[in-house]
Amino acid sequence: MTKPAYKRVLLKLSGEALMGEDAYGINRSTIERMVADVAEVANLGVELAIVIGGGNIFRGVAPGAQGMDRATADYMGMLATVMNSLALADAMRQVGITARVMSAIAIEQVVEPYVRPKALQYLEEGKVVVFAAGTGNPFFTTDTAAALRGAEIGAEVVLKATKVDGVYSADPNKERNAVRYSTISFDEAIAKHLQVMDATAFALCRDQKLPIKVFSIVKPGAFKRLIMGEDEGTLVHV
Ligand SMILES: Nc1ncnc2c1ncn2[C@@H]1O[C@H](COP(=O)(O)OP(=O)(O)OP(=O)(O)O)[C@@H](O)[C@H]1O
Ligand SMILES: O=c1ccn([C@@H]2O[C@H](COP(=O)(O)O)[C@@H](O)[C@H]2O)c(=O)[nH]1
Repeated sequence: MTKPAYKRVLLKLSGEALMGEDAYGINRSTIERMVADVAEVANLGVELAIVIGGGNIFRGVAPGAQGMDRATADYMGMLATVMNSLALADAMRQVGITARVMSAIAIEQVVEPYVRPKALQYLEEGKVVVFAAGTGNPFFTTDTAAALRGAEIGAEVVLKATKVDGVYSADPNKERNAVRYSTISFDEAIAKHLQVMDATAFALCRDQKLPIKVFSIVKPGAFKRLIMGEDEGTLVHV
């Protein structure tokens, strides 16, 4: 049997994709399907760390957040990612995958704090580590948290699993004629202001020479194919 192309990866899961067809929140069959994809890869022996976004929950509270101080709203967004992380870890537990949630914000009664050596230990033990609460700082995103944690744990690649199947010349949900790149450099993605990931995340990965692959979490089997080195999504490179 062919071996996985990677030993340790950082998977950025879209919070918005967790809604499925719902208006907000966590759609049960969607999270179960995502976790089945994750379990398939974890069972290959790939060391897997995950950062999950918060758009599915934060979107639901957004009307109430109108006019709020930006930093306060951002802390609410980070707490939304803690809820998603707990739901994800529990869904993994239900299919026999051991996961540990580590939070960048101290809420010790709920999840353990992020401590880098402990995270590395869990990965070496074959546990899936879910990094919650983003970077712990307002004015950032979970894309940047994925780049940051990916660099910290020595991941070989950041895999951005989202609702589209790669990086396009424009937002494919708005521009019908957008063309998908199979590869693109960080500098070109930043210069062209491609919004699939924020520029801070792109710049951090570029500086750390940490490649990113953007792929569809909606497409069945795409995550495993990518891990096996098959052609999936868009590679963003130095
Ligand atoms: N050039 C582009 N190529 C591909 N997608 C793009 C581009 N520009 C904008 N997008 C949009 O970016 C979205 C993915 O990024 P976004 O940060 O919004 O979501 P996410 O990270 O999947 O969700 P969350 O923030 O909840 O984790 C895509 O669904 C797509 O509509
Ligand atoms: O490091 C971070 C990460 C996230 N936030 C806030 O949380 C929401 C949800 O994250 P998404 O990446 O958009 O899914 C984000 O909009 C920020 O408000 C943060 O402040 N710092």
